[in-house]
Formats: sequence, C-alpha cells, structure tokens
Amino acid sequence: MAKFSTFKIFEKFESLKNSRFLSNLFSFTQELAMDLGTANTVIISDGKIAVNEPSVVALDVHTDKMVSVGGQAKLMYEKTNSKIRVVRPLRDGVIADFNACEQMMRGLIRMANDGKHLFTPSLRMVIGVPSGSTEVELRAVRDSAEHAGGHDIFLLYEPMAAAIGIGLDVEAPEGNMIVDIGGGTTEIAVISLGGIVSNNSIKMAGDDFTTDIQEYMSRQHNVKVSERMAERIKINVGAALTDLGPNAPEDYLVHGPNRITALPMEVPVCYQEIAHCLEKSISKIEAAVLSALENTPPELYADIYNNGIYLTGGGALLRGLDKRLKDKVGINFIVADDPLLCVAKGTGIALKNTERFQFLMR
Ligand SMILES: Nc1ncnc2c1ncn2[C@@H]1O[C@H](COP(=O)(O)OP(=O)(O)OP(=O)(O)O)[C@@H](O)[C@H]1O
Repeated sequence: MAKFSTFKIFEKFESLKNSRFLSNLFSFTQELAMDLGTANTVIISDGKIAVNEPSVVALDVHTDKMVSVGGQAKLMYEKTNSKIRVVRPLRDGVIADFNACEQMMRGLIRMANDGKHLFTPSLRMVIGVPSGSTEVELRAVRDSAEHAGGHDIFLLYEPMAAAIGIGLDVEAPEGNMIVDIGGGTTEIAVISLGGIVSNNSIKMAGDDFTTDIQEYMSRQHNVKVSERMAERIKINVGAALTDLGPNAPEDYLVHGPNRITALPMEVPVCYQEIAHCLEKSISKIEAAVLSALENTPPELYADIYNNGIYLTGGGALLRGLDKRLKDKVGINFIVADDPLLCVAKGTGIALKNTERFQFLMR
C-alpha cells in the first residue's frame, strides 16, 4: 500500500514537473525580451507582455536602495521629499544614470517573474537599443543587463525590432522605412535584406514635445505646469495639425499656479495652440525623414513609395502627425497597430528565433 502511494506521489510529481508552472519554478534559465525605453520599459516573457511600466525608479537617498519602480515610482515623480529621489535613468534613449538603470531593470525583471521562480534564474535576453548608439552606450546597456542577472544578452536595433514587431519580412529584398518616435529619440531607418541600409537617429521625440508644452504654458499663459501635467496636455490635446476636422479633441482644462503671483489658475487649452507650440520640434523630425530619404538608393525608394512609411513609438499617436508627414513628404504614412509596443513585440519574436535572427543582433 505504502509502495503504491509512493509511486502515485512520484507519478504526480513527474506530471507536475512537466507542467509550465513547475518547469518555470525549477528552471535556471529564463528568457526575456525587453524594450528598455526612455519613457517606458516593456518586458515580454513566455510570449506575453509581462511588464509595461514607465522607466522610473525611486531610490532611498541615503542607502541608494530601490523604494519602488515603474508606475508606483512615477506616482512619486515631482512629489518627493529629501529622503527619496525619483530618477528616470534613461535620457535621449541612452543610460544617463547607470546605478539607477540597473536597479530599475532588477525591479522590473522581478515584477515580470512575480514569484514564478524558486531560484534567481540566469537570464537570456534580447534588448532593443537605439540605432544611433555608440559602442560605449551599447556597452552600458549590456553591463546594466549583466548586473541585473543577464547571462546571454543580444542587442537589437529598435527600428529593426519595430519592423519585426509590425510583421514585416525584414529579410526580403524590399525596402521598408520605419520612423520610430519614442520618448527620447526618433529613429528613422530603411531596412532591406535583413539590414539597415540607411538610418538617421535624432534626439528629438515625445519628451521634447512635453518640454515644449511646459515652456509654452509658462510663456503664453503664465501658468506653471509639471512635466506630468504637460504630458497629460499632450495626450489630451496634442496635435501636429491646426485643422483636425471632425477628429478635433475638446479643449483641455489645465490647473496650476500663476508663475508670478502663485495664485491658482484655470486655463482651457485647445489643440490648435499645441500644434503651433510643437511646430519647431515636428519640423526637425520632418527634416530628418527627408534626409533619410535622400540617402536611400532609388530602387528601395520606389519600394518605400509603394509600401508607405511605418510610424511606430508613442510619438506616432500625436494627432494628425501621419497626415502632416504625408503632406510634407508626398508618401503615405501608416501608424502601426499598438505603436507603443512594436519594438517590444519585435524583441519578443527575435528572442523566440535567436538562431534565425542571430545575424541582426549584436
Ligand atoms: N497619445 C499620445 N499622444 C502623444 N504622445 C504620446 C501618447 N502616448 C504616449 N505618448 C508619448 O510617447 C512617448 C513614449 O513612447 P515610447 O514608449 O515608444 O518611447 P520609449 O521607447 O520609452 O523611448 P525611446 O525609444 O526614445 O527610448 C512619451 O513621450 C509619451 O509622452
């Protein structure tokens, strides 16, 4: 009888061991794909989005230990006391605070695991990086990932990841152009035969739009707004065109202190004035797209003309941007589905097919 039940227990354990839960619990290697962005970090585990959080970490000023990470840390942003510092470790697409970045990565990876592993696994990772990164900047990402538990680390350029994430056949002898407007960088790349033929990476993107709005509110309306409020204005009434027709959003009510008197103010903001205030920054992105097209060989140019240009990244969500770029360049612009997730999805696909995409990664 005892023999029988021992056998049963053994059989049960074997079947559980083969289940995903237990194989995760006892596995020593874990595979993660990561879009380590200036504004948001997305982690894909087991083919699913496990983490999609702001790239923010809160640290104890005295011990430098992590207090919170992601959305929780963002809630503390611009609201801290002298004991806590809230850091955005990436600026313009690259690591600006190495220690904070490492802590943030650790915290987010832990969040992705969520008790799934009994032991700290060794990580096999694909990480999206800006295509304009220098060797030193790439080294910094690799080092941060290694310190956060990474063992096998593959780096994939963001426009290539975005193209894979959209579902384009990046190995085909066909030109495709991607314009990825993130928080810190705009990456423009022409892809053909599994390589980047021409690229242009500028440090002008969504966060610069936010800063433009913050400065505009202070200059034009004498109202002081935080970075987070400026971002809310951008999301609610941000636009690239002064005429959005029937898609125009309602005015957005902004509350804040008067810059001079500190008395409370209420200012309604319309999308037309935001379109004016973003004019200069958007023109720089237009110029970068034109310059990338200038450097594109004619055969690939013809493909791009036929296929249209893909817009990805959070900046692609700015109202009317696709139409404005189309009017300027004369080529159709297509906003990808889920533009905020294209790079992450692409790194996830590359992770599942590291053999196939090995030649694309560094
Ligand atoms: N609806 C929206 N309208 C305009 N901008 C938006 C919208 N939603 C998000 N954004 C902006 O998109 C940016 C974040 O985009 P994304 O997550 O693609 O960037 P990232 O990957 O973090 O940055 P990077 O690639 O530069 O490192 C932020 O500046 C955010 O304010």
